[in-house]
Amino acid sequence: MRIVAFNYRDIPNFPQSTVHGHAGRLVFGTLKGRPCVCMQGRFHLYEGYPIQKITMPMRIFKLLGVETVILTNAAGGLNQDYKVGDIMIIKDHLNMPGFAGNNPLAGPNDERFGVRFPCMSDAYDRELQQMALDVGSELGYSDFLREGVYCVLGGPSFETIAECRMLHKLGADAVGMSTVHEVIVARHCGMRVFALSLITNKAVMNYDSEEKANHEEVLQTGKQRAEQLERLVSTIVTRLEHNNNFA
Ligand SMILES: O=P(O)(O)O[C@H]1O[C@H](CO)[C@@H](O)[C@H]1O
Ligand code: HPA
Repeated sequence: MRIVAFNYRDIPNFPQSTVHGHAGRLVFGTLKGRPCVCMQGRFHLYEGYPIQKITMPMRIFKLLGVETVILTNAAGGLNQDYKVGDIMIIKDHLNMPGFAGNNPLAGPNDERFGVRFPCMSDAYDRELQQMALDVGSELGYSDFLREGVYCVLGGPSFETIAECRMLHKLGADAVGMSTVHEVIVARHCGMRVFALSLITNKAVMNYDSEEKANHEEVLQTGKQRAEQLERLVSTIVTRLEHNNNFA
């Protein structure tokens, strides 16, 4: 298998990864014979980037001919049934920065990519969600595979207890600081989207709790589930080829 990788710093105008755990490379290769481009590290509002810069890779992927985008993230579990290590198929999102006007599509619309007012009620492809459930069940992952709503915040501070309680009441199952901006731009230009959250920690919802969200726990849980996540995603990619809808 041949792989070609570029450091973000060698790509003109590409943002740089500043987060521990995000390597900062764009890797081209094949996954089970299927041509893919992977980002080893993505970008976040809290790194100080304008939201258009965070999402620029999505438009590059569109121009490269990519048709399906698979996003993964680490997230805190708000749903009380969730356990650390669960994998949540994202079925919908709450875009908190968007409520405050921080949407990657704000500003003049570039008609070459999409329409001024894109629909988001179909942001997460339902066929791919079902396929992930089927694949997860075949792989024996059903006990830790969930479906839920992801809420994005600006970060970098983790949430207060009151914020976690509010987000849960609003219908969020998991909370994080990424993904949604990319989803919006990917959907705007017509790519189909599938996204997963790894529940790396439980959001603290109780004033008696001694637990504290921290990035070390996030990285640790990521390492523990890495192999299973890899198998899930690569099997889904293989099925895309078999379905042949979006080859
Ligand atoms: O970058 P992702 O996978 O979303 O990771 C999550 O974990 C980090 C915090 O520990 C934040 O970057 C948050 O968004
Ligand atoms: N909150 C926000 N972002 C996160 C969390 C969290 O608890 N865990 C991983 N990313």
